[in-house]
Amino acid sequence: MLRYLIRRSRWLMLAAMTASIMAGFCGVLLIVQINAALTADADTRTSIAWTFALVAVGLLCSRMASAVLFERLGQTCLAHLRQFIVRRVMAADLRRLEQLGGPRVQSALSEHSTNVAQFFVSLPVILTNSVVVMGCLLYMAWLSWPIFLAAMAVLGLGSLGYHVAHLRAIRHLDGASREQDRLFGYFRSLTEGAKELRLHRGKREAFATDVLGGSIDTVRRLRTRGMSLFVMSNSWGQFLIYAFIGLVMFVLVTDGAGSNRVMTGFALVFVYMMTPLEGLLMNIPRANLAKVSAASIEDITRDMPTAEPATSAPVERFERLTLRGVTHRYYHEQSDDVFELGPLDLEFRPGEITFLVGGNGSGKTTLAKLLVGLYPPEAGEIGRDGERIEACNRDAYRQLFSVVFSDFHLFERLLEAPRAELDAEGNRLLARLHLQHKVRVENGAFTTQALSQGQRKRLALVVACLEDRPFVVFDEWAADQDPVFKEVFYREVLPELKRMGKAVLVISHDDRYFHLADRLLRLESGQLSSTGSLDTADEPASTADTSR
Ligand SMILES: Nc1ncnc2c1ncn2[C@@H]1O[C@H](COP(=O)(O)OP(=O)(O)OP(=O)(O)O)[C@@H](O)[C@H]1O
Repeated sequence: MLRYLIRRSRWLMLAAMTASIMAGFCGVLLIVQINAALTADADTRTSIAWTFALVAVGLLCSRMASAVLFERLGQTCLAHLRQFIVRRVMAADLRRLEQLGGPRVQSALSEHSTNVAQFFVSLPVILTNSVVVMGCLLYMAWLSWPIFLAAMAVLGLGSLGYHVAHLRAIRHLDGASREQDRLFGYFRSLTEGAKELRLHRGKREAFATDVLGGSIDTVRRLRTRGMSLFVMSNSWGQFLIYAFIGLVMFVLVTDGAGSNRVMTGFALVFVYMMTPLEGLLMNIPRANLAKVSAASIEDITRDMPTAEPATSAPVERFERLTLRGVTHRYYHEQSDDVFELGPLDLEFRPGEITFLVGGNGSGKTTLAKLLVGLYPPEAGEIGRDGERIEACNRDAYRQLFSVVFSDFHLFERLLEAPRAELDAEGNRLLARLHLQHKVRVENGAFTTQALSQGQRKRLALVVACLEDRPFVVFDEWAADQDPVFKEVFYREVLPELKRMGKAVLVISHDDRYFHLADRLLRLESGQLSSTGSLDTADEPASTADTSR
């Protein structure tokens, strides 16, 4: 993931890295100049002053350039990353998305993406400081070889301790990241379940303390453990630096020729090196957190296609839709059982109203999702006028349908582009549904969505009518309509859609209106128990399409 992002912004990255390395290089040069000035005579000090000034300006410019470029890189990467996730999620199989759940996707788009972008803010600090530390070590090597070797030994010891702590810390951070995905789901319950929580004190307290509180606490505990391990290894690193200073000052530097220059050199280098070293040790954990978040994003998007499959032009009409031996299965891990729908053999034609009835959980919505191409069939095939529907033409096939699901979503805009006729047509439909005093269509959008559930469902019906597709599916649309509107829906809207030549599939429990259907399909535990025109409604499923 990080590699992908780096590849996408390679030039910006290169420029930012060059500026960081320049800043580090100037930093080391500055310390060399200071040490030289301390031990130089008056003449050479003047020429050193010019070099010093030049290097100081270089340091200022390169530091500024590096910080600005990396900030830009961070924001660019955050935008790329969000677009990358959004595109994959949009192209993903609906079933895969349902299995993942909204909270994980939300977590990837918010916290994980921000953590990854943070990596690019930490990177210049890591790079600049690495160059400063490396430069300082080289300067030490130039001052005294044995001391340089001792520094390398200390560095090795520090890295070993850091590596051990790092492995354990990453385990904790991984756990925290998984728990955080769950936490996002609980955050959603906090607003979506607001009514239930206010009405039931016991539930509210259990949710606040055990569920939400427990999850917040787990994230806190695991993050604290992970980050503490990093901080402890930082302290270990700092301790080694002081131990090294002591070793150099009191043991390794002996009295002798040039020892003064070596001593001041080392003192300066150490003082100068402390801040970059601390910066390095502080920013490496942030980079690790970014790695954990990048792995989470990769995990979520792994099985998702990079883009929607290249697809043919949208299908606009049909004469015959067929389902042959179509099946779909849900596996429920907790109860280790499987719900199987089908095999189904069905046929749909324009201008026909089909009612789909059956008990709760009998598979009606699943059948609708299969029919409209939201789930690819696990076995069997769906065909349109003899053409088999496969991955390459499934999106084009889906454009045949307008669906109002029972858990419908209303977007802010009605359709992709506002147009004058759309507003007029929308307002005409709103008036027919007695909503003209509540809401209007202006510039291709509803003026408000703050309506009752039944009224919002009428808005969804308006959207479906405006889409003007040849096949319309209603999943328990009338369930939350008053008796007057049930009448309007079953006796006016459906016949009008039929007159317009549209195929209509109505999932319904309203047995008062079953006689208005051209055909009644009855589902029981995933199997069609009867199908046919109303007078043949009780024929066995095997006679399904011969009833035409
Ligand atoms: N997203 C899902 N993940 C796993 N199993 C599911 C999922 N959706 C539905 N199921 C299973 O499939 C069965 C059929 O569900 P479906 O929503 O198709 O029923 P339905 O007939 O539309 O029910 P209702 O009348 O209550 O809306 C359910 O009993 C459930 O076990």
